[in-house]
Amino acid sequence: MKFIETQLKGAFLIELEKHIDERGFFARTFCQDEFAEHGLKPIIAQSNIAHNIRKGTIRGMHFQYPPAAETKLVSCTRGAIVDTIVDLRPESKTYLQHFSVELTADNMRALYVPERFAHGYQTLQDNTDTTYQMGAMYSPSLQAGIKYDDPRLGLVWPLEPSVISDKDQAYRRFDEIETELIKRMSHNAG
Ligand SMILES: Cc1cn([C@H]2C[C@H](O)[C@@H](COP(=O)(O)OP(=O)(O)O[C@H]3O[C@@H](C)C(=O)[C@@H](O)[C@H]3O)O2)c(=O)[nH]c1=O
Repeated sequence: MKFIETQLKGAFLIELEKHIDERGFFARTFCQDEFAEHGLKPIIAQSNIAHNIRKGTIRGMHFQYPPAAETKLVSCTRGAIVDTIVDLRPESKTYLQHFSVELTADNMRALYVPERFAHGYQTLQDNTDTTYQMGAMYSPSLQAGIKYDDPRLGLVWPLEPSVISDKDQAYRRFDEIETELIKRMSHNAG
């Protein structure tokens, strides 16, 4: 695996190192030791798949508050997405900055999302599947989100949004939750 750190400290783009032969290739997609060596949390508590019927679908921007703050290792196994993360660590030099990358079934790249980041994506094709491994358990009572088009985040979505869940549409503006978020996301919270 090739670990490429993004401009958001601790968030990594992971590329495959392919062992190619006449059958095709073999590549590792997760390794406890390599993750730990690069400072990534080497734990998979849950692994999930999401199927998206329509191009333009947006899911996000989601996170869990401590003590259920979760890492995510996101990849796209069918179709293509633009994956986006936002740094919500109040003590971070890049607080509120975002990073976006295209993950596709063809490029097989994965994005490692640290704890205390918001995460979301938009599908670029019909019938797109994402799979992601979480470093902590799903915790509905600590799950929260920010509206995908909140001006404070300044996210640019490549396509006109086509499908968004009622839950994601209903998330409050960042300005309304920032005080609470800073308190609950501070390094020693939880
Ligand atoms: C995320 C999740 C959902 N669910 C259930 C709750 C609900 O009935 C149904 C759909 O849930 P949601 O609408 O929250 O699914 P979705 O909008 O796909 O949520 C996901 O979005 C992306 C962007 C992420 O970053 C993920 O961590 C996760 O928050 O699945 C679980 O049982 N376990 C889980 O881990």
